[in-house]
Amino acid sequence: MIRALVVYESVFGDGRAIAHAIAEGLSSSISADVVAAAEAPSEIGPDVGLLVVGGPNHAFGMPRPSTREGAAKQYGADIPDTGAGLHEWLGTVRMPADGLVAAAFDTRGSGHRMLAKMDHASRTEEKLLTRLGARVVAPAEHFFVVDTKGPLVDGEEDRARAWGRTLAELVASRPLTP
Ligand SMILES: Cc1cc2nc3c(=O)[nH]c(=O)nc-3n(C[C@H](O)[C@H](O)[C@H](O)COP(=O)(O)O)c2cc1C
Repeated sequence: MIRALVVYESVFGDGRAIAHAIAEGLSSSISADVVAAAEAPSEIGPDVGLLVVGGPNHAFGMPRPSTREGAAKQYGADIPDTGAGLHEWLGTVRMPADGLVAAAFDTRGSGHRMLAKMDHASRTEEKLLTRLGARVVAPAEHFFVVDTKGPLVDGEEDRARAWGRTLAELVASRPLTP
């Protein structure tokens, strides 16, 4: 039985809520675990068949130390280590030798829906996944927050659950090896 792993970065908790909702959706068909990138394992075990990663858009891209510091200074975010997040994890994690399939998501402000048409954080997440040898099997999904510190726009957790169910069906219907 394959397992799914959802690895997220979240400064204000919205991405964490989305990651858990995705895992709930995945759990309709496969067992799914959720972990913050700063605490994620340095090696993905062979039992993981699907890796889902996601985090916030910061300055049109994935969070980096300078934007995390900005979030702490400007918005009072509590970030224990501004050098540890999804980008850093995807830069060092070791993948199973026979690869795995993956999907990416991000969270972003809802003020500029047009911006959602330009892939930012999730685009980089997909590039890093591909560089690691993972096969991205679904288009990235974007989830919206009302303001910088949240909350999520109404209905986004339901949409994340539905996306999780769709991903689970997708991996169940096709071979998992890249
Ligand atoms: C430093 C910083 C830069 C941000 N830049 C962007 C941006 O370029 N585009 C955008 O849509 N949202 C931007 N946001 C809003 C974040 O996307 C939002 O805070 C995040 O999605 C909330 O998720 P979280 O609660 O999981 O951290 C920015 C937020 C911060 C703190």
